Amino acid sequence: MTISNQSKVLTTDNMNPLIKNVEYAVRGRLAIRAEEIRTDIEQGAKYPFDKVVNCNIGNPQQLNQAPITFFRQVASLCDNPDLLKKEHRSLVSQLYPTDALERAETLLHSIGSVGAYSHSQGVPHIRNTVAQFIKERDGYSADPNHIYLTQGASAGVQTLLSMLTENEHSGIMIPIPQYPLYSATLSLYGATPVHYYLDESTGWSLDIKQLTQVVTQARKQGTDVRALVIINPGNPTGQCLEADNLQDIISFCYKERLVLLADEVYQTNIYEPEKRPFISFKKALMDHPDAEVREGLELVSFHSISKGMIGECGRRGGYFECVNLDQGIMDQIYKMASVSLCPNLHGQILVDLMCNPPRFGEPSYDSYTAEIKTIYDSLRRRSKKLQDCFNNLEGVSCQPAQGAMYLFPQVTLSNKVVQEAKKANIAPDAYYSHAMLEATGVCVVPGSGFGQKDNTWHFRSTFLPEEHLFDKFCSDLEKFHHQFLKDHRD
Ligand SMILES: Cc1ncc(COP(=O)(O)O)c(CN[C@@H]2CONC2=O)c1O
Repeated sequence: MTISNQSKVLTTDNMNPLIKNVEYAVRGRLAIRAEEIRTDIEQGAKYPFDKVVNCNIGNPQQLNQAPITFFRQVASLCDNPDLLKKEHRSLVSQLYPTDALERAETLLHSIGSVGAYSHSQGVPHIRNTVAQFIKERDGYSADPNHIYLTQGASAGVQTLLSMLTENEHSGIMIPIPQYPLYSATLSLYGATPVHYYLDESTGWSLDIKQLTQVVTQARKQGTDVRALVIINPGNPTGQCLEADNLQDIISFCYKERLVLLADEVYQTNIYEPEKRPFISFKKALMDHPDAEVREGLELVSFHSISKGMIGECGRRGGYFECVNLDQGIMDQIYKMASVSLCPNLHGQILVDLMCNPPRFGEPSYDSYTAEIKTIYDSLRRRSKKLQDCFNNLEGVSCQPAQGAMYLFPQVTLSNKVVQEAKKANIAPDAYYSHAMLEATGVCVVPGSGFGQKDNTWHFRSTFLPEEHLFDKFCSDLEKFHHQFLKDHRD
């Protein structure tokens, strides 16, 4: 018998069943179909549009957002240290500002080579930078030994969810709608997601009374609820929590003996700073009036280089800060970080730059702040433009994006759509999103991929397409929606 006729050793019948349960809609069926169309177009196939627009993922540089010049200057010098040699200085200093040269030298002095493994928690110098950033942001110190640099925030989140999962009864409270890293990871570990619902009618606000009802009910049903996940600003919903909400959540977690996981990767994507400034859970905890809570609540906060105005998603950088965790747990986290040896150095360097950008008076300060402001102002305009576009569509209502990079409009779909979707064995909002992709090339994510209240349908779109293309982007969506409703009237 030739090898090719033998049955496979590994098949989907005998693989890890937990992996089969994992779903991640941000790069699910719709995104896969979008890639097929992109390949088709590259090979000359004709579609009613000339390119695919990926609005399914918060990946700014995929949609031509420029990287921050100073960050790339330092990163390129760290990658090619020969450029720092004295014999090249007269030529190189014509291309690189002195503060970029100095920052690269400082980083390489602490890193050695970007090709070498670093400390498993991340380069100590960079963790000191993160601690200083946290102190300047919150007004409270941070311990570099309680900070872990990670392969994006995703890796940090998965580490903590893994630590929290003792068995299938281990319950983690996650928001609905939620960013599916959480539901996917809990499926992978076999833990129990405990859903709490954000209220769309009040701008996706979070109701403490509901949290209490949810945790009480889950525990009655035998779930060992042990953590609460908060995404602030929210993904896909974009809401920003107010100060008293943060305090209530902290008191709730302490009272209900829950570890608080604060996903704060969009902390600089704040579009109504005068109304809803970003307040970290670290600051809120340190501001809490009760010392017992301040010293007792176990908090882990996550940040990333993928968001903000930086968008360095592909370099895979981020960190998490642990507060009040048991020393034995800290030792276990360190052990697991060691198993993965270390986070990549390109991501670590970007964390240093994100947390310690050029300061006032330094040569790159003006250009850096101008680049950041240009990106910020454009994101703010685009979020409003797209929200207005959605709200002008028949049967669509869209809350504003107070933060993050997404809008999550609710779309009213006819019974005909519901029936057609059932025939296609997909959710009605997935049916709508597929039709949008095939008609316009715009790839969004169905609301069913994030969770939503029963009998409501949504989709999530980023507002990342380049601003000069926005008028056409919005008019294409309007045309599609009008025709879709016409074709699917009851
Ligand atoms: C709330 C939230 N947490 C963590 C992450 C992970 O980020 P990194 O691992 O890149 O640091 C993302 C990424 N946002 C995904 C990716 O793009 N669109 C999304 O919804 C996110 O939205």
